[in-house]
Amino acid sequence: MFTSKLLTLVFVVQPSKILLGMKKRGFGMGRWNGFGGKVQPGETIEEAAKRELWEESCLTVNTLEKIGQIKFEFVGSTELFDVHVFHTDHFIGEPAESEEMRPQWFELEKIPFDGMWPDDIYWLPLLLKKKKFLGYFKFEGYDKILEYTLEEVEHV
Ligand SMILES: Nc1nc(NC2CC2)cc(N2CCN(C3COC3)CC2)n1
Repeated sequence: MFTSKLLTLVFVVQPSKILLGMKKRGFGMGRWNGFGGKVQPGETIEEAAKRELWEESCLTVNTLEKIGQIKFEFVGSTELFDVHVFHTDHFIGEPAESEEMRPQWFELEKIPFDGMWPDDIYWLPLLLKKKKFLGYFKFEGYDKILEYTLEEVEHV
């Protein structure tokens, strides 16, 4: 019997660069990633994604585009991560460091995949092409992918 943990992940993408954050504490510390976190009771997933983006980077966005959903299983755990991935190409404000994240722009040709979660190199290229996707990754520990599925879809 698996339980699901609802999580959000937002990537801000400009024509030649993507905004990533260095996670300063907690789960994923030391890895570059998009911005996100948990969904609180009473908020929609999109509202949670906007809130976490603001809390972690100080950026405000009007609309977010649902671009993907990824489920993560960890050997030995019955808790699945259910990560809802969003894309945006507009924002209001300037990226600023928070307690959680140190934001930095990266040229699209220089995304630091070796400093990110190992799954990212599989699906981030789809996001950059604005292709919608559904993914599933089974991890052993936090560095080894045992199996995965990834498909492009019309609707997430
Ligand atoms: N890019 C990427 N890969 C992941 N891979 C699985 C870990 C193996 C997980 C993941 N997130 C799940 C954790 N979430 C933290 C922020 O609050 C919790 C960020 C998004 N993001």
